Amino acid sequence: MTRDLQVRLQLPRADFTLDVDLRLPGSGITVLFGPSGSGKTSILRCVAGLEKARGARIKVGEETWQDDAARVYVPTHRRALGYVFQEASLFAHLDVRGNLDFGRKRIPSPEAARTLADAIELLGIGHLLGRQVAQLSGGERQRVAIARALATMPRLLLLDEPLAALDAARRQEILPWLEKMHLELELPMLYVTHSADELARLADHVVMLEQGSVRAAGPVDDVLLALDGPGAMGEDAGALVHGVVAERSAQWQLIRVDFDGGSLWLRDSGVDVGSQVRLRILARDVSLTTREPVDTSIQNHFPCVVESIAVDSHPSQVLLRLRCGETVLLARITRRALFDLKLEQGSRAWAQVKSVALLS
Ligand SMILES: Nc1ncnc2c1ncn2[C@@H]1O[C@H](COP(=O)(O)OP(=O)(O)OP(=O)(O)O)[C@@H](O)[C@H]1O
Repeated sequence: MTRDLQVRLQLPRADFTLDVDLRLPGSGITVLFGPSGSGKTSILRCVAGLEKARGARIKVGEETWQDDAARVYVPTHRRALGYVFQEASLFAHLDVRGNLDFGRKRIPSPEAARTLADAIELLGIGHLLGRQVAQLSGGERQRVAIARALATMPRLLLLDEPLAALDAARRQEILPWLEKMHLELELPMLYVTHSADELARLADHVVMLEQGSVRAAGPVDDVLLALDGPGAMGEDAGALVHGVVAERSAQWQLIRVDFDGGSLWLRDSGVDVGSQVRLRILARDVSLTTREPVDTSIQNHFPCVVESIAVDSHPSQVLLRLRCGETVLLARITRRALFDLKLEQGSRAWAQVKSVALLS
């Protein structure tokens, strides 16, 4: 039995025809990423049946929601999906519990009650049930909207820039809830964003869109490292590194993360020694030297091999793929530095890492 999602559709838009043919994993988060107007929301709307694409085949596991060749079209209200919008669309005249009950299946069942209780627990909104919507912060409102979507027992959750209407502090507050949901639910999610940070933190799988076409699609690590892909990430091009917290230095308030290929010291945020973590290292924060650096304030450095070199979005710069053990990093340097250091494919060098973000 397949659990995959299949999304094949064509839809004329003002400036182009959206044309995608995707097979996506039936669990985890698939991020639809791309510039404004590239067709991300249109895909969600077609999957939800809010717009009718042509030549479409939309399947969630064994369930067919649309198959034009077989003349199948399941209307929106019969598609088992949850839809979370940029602005939480809660009913202002109901309290939180009223909003949660509204979204539920009409026929009460023990399973539906359990699902609602689980959603309340998962999103940490138990203490908010008696509150009026006007008394909620933007982040709380969005958590209620997500719980309401989960309470309908969807087969697929669609999230359209759920954090975009929140300020940076609120976004940081709600991200851990999304990460928890990601960890604890089997439910597949299609998540639209243009935030590279959300992509790095949440995506298992990425679809990069440009003008209605798929520019790249695949597991997040691969898509971020494909040198013809990072162009779309612009200043946010970078790699994800998987490692383990190996040591804590109380004296310097640092932790050491070991990964296959080296180790990095970073700010101690209280993560336990032994924890598996993901780090994000932006290409612009990686520089190269041909000899082991000494007397530098950049203490994180390790040997690497230049695996490939690609032109970057600006002709003065290049993007390099660096192999450090089993780990791959990206570095953005000037073309002149590449020339001066005589770096080419296969060159041995030292990667210096100026800044690292700990994701989880
Ligand atoms: N009903 C419509 N008919 C024709 N064109 C449309 C319609 N709705 C949106 N468009 C156009 O289709 C293109 C894709 O829009 P869409 O909202 O899917 O993009 P998006 O990637 O989600 O953008 P954003 O990140 O800004 O939300 C845009 O150029 C938009 O102007």
